[in-house]
Amino acid sequence: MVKSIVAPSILASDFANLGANCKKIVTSGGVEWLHIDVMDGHFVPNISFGAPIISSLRKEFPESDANPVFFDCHMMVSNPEQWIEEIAKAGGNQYTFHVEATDDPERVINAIRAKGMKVGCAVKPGTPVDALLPFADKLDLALIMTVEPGFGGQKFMPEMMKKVEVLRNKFPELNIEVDGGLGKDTIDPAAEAGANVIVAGTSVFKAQDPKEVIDYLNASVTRNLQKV
Ligand SMILES: O=C(CO)[C@H](O)[C@H](O)COP(=O)(O)O
Repeated sequence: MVKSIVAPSILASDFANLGANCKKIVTSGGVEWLHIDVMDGHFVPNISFGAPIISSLRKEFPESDANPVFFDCHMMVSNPEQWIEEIAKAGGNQYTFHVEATDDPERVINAIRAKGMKVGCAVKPGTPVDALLPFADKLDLALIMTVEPGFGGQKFMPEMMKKVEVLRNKFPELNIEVDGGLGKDTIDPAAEAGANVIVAGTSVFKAQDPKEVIDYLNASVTRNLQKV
């Protein structure tokens, strides 16, 4: 059975204090994942960072730790195959590419697995969930974007929950991630639809009490998973 996972998005951190910010969230919030948004300025109209920053952040959370933090890398890039090796070497654990960025998703999936990472595939708001169905059984995670990718702090799009429902009905054991505008006000529809991996940037990193928010998000997902 899938479990509740809250993945704070480092896009909302203070990049000048990235390591310390992430340590604080991981330690106080008890999270096992960090969500790492890589943007190339071409697939999306914004540039974030790439493998060198991930590699530096990995030094704060060494793979030699008893429970190393899982680096969930969301690759908003036009050529997903180009960065697989670098992200794996930098310490990425999961590589989520966009279905819109390739004409051969299965080739990308195989290339990611060959470098030892788990595989995710994402759809933008305008892309039907049907685009994932032919190969969803080969994925570790499907990412339903709930904002247009490129920027944090946007408004959650509840109409995307139909996609989550379709996927959850067909794939009860798949990690289904939602990303964009998730927080205490928006978690319930996402959890009710069947999402179990919750990306939360602004709502966690900017909170007075990040642990309280993380616990709230986890509680909603866990409550809804128990209904299934
Ligand atoms: O993928 C993203 C933007 O493309 C971010 O992960 C996402 O928007 C999370 O930020 P917030 O929780 O602030 O909405």
